Amino acid sequence: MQKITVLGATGRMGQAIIHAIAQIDGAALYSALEREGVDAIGKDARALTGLEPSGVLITSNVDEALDGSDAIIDFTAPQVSIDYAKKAHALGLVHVIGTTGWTAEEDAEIASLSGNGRLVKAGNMSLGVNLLMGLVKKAAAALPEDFDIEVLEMHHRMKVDAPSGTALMLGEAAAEGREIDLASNAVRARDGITGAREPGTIGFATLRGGTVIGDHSVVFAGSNERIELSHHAQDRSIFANGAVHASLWAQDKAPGLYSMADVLGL
Ligand SMILES: NC(=O)C1=CN([C@@H]2O[C@H](COP(=O)(O)OP(=O)(O)OC[C@H]3O[C@@H](n4cnc5c(N)ncnc54)[C@H](O)[C@@H]3O)[C@@H](O)[C@H]2O)C=CC1
Ligand SMILES: O=C(O)C1=N[C@H](C(=O)O)C[C@H](O)C1
Repeated sequence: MQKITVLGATGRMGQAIIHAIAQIDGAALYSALEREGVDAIGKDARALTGLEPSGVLITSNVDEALDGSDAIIDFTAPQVSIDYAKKAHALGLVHVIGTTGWTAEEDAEIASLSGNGRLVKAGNMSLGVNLLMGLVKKAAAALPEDFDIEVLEMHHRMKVDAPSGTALMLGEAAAEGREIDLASNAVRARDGITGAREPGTIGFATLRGGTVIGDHSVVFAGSNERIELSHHAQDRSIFANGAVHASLWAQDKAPGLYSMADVLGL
């Protein structure tokens, strides 16, 4: 049985992860961490999600929570995830990172860390989106360059980062298909007199509102025809189940940084 620490245990994803752990064989909730000052500290982590109590109380005591744990599942914020990646490498733990909103420097920092941790990091842990990435890469490689590529996403009103991690992963897949560098070809926002669309760029459009869990489309817009490849998340369990499966998968892997494509064998 893998003993899992859930980081950000009262967050939208933290709660979904606690649910998923209760349903997946081989996974056990070991501890539930939150930042200091959160109201729920001291409350039963599983009872908060509407399930039977687990006896695991929400805590902000990091050393106690990690002592004896096998794995950390972490959907928090980039600087928090970097701190825990260092701990995972020092303690030889599995660390599943679903956090998004990384700067290029933060991404490079996490990739440069080393030690005995097995890190799995992905901006989207669902099977559907990870399959979609392969389709997007294939379409971008197959279509002529006069098909303009635009990535659209919509999320709930509480989301703090834009474009979404998934939109950036889909943009990266399109750039790989086109054999171009995303960073120097991305147009992440448009406003005012922008001029005509620059050929070869990959555009991003961000919508926020309501309780939308996560919608993504990649549009290939040619002259007189358009292809759209889309994914609609209907429940956070698709991300949570993916994260728990990634955690179990990583248990016997060599130290290093892995993606969901590695986990899913894509
Ligand atoms: N990779 C994927 O499949 C998915 C990724 N996400 C990403 O996961 C992240 C979290 O999303 P939500 O759960 O919606 O946000 P949220 O705001 O509901 O939850 C984040 C939680 O982390 C906690 N936290 C912050 N600092 C902490 C610390 N130092 N120690 C312990 N806990 C700490 C907060 O108190 C909060 O409860 C975002 O970056 C989001 O984009 C969300 C859904 C799927
Ligand atoms: O913040 C969210 O909610 C989500 N974040 C991820 C992202 O940034 O792509 C994944 C999912 O779409 C939900």
